Amino acid sequence: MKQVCLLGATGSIGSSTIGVLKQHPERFRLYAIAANKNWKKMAQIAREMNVECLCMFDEAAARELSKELGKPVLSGMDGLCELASDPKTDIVLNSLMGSVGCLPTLSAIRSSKHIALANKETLVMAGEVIQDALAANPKAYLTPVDSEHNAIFQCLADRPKEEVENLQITASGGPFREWPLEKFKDIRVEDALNHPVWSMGKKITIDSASMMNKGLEVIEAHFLFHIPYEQIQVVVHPQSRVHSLVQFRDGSLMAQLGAPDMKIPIQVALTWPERIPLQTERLNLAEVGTFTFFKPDLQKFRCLALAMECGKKAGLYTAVMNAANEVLVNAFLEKKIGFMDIPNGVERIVEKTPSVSGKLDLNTILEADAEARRQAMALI
Ligand SMILES: NC(=O)C1=CN([C@@H]2O[C@H](COP(=O)(O)OP(=O)(O)OC[C@H]3O[C@@H](n4cnc5c(N)ncnc54)[C@H](OP(=O)(O)O)[C@@H]3O)[C@@H](O)[C@H]2O)C=CC1
Ligand SMILES: CC(=O)[C@@H](O)[C@H](O)COP(=O)(O)O
Ligand SMILES: [Mn+2]
Repeated sequence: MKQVCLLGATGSIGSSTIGVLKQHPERFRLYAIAANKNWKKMAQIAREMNVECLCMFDEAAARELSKELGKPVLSGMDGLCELASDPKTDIVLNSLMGSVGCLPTLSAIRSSKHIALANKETLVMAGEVIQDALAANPKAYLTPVDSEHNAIFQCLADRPKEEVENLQITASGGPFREWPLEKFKDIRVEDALNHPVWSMGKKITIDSASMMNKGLEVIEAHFLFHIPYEQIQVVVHPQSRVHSLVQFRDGSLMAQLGAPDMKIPIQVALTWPERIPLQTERLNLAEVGTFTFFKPDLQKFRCLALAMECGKKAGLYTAVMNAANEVLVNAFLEKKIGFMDIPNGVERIVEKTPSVSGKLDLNTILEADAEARRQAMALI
């Protein structure tokens, strides 16, 4: 029986994960859960799944949950990291939203856990630090949950990277794929939250609309698979049934396809290299009929272009970009800024990225993240 710690239990990936765990009670037990403020949903999950350990990032919410359940509840970043390193946990599924996921990922790696990682911001912020921590803790094992990376992971199936010509990450193109750029200034929050295929949390849905999500995913792929940026491509595929592809040097192009349901990559990330039954929709190719593929429009989706540039520049660029984007997306969701203020603001802040030499350490990254947030707040 594997004991699972689910960080971000109240979110979209959190619910899908619980859906997977419920299908395999003989294999997995939900041992620990964490979220930010939603203590009522946490109480419901804790009772239904008989969860032992709990953490609320928000201290007031932790007190409420503790009162409700009559047991101790951890809080803050220390609490998240303590949960992620609990000796009784076998697998940490990190589906926290945003850069708050970074330190708990490190804590899980340093405690030699199996980490199923949905929180892409961890790698965008501190990809090198995570790579080094994995190298230094060979018993730690990371499997990607993000659908594209999980697809690539399945296609690679542990083949050496020398055999890979390129990675092809598919993108839905979001709700504005066919909108002319002139109309982008009129984009409302409701329009941007209307993803054509996936039902997800608000932050990633806005990132999909700006195509920053695809930019974050290019950086995520670079750090996960140790593949240079020059060998990572983005291809727009509005049907989102081909979840990504690997071009091998012998001419074979391997793809992973499936219904757009995160339960599939979540289960693969939990059970790899085993494949066990999963009750979920099956992809019917004759029903889909036509698959289409296009090049992304980098003039229209400047966030994607910016992210690819930041990835290539390396250093603190991706951490600064990620922090600025998080603040600006939140401000857009709160209707304090317009949609185009996201790429405009990110670009301005990224231009001021301090240069660094040598290996990045975590403190330098955390300082750059905090400074980028201050600069982004000043733009709102
Ligand atoms: N949704 C999807 O289909 C996919 C998501 N991902 C990635 O997975 C991650 C989660 O996405 P998603 O599930 O959509 O997001 P949601 O917004 O639906 O859920 C986010 C979760 O994180 C918690 N959380 C947010 N801030 C904090 C904090 N400061 N401290 C502790 N917990 C916090 C929330 O708690 P609370 O409810 O209390 O606020 C909630 O449990 C993101 O990194 C996203 O990019 C990747 C691929 C697909
Ligand atoms: C489900 C998933 O992995 C998301 O990251 C999804 O890919 C977002 O869709 P976009 O392709 O529109 O960014
Ligand atoms: Mn994805």
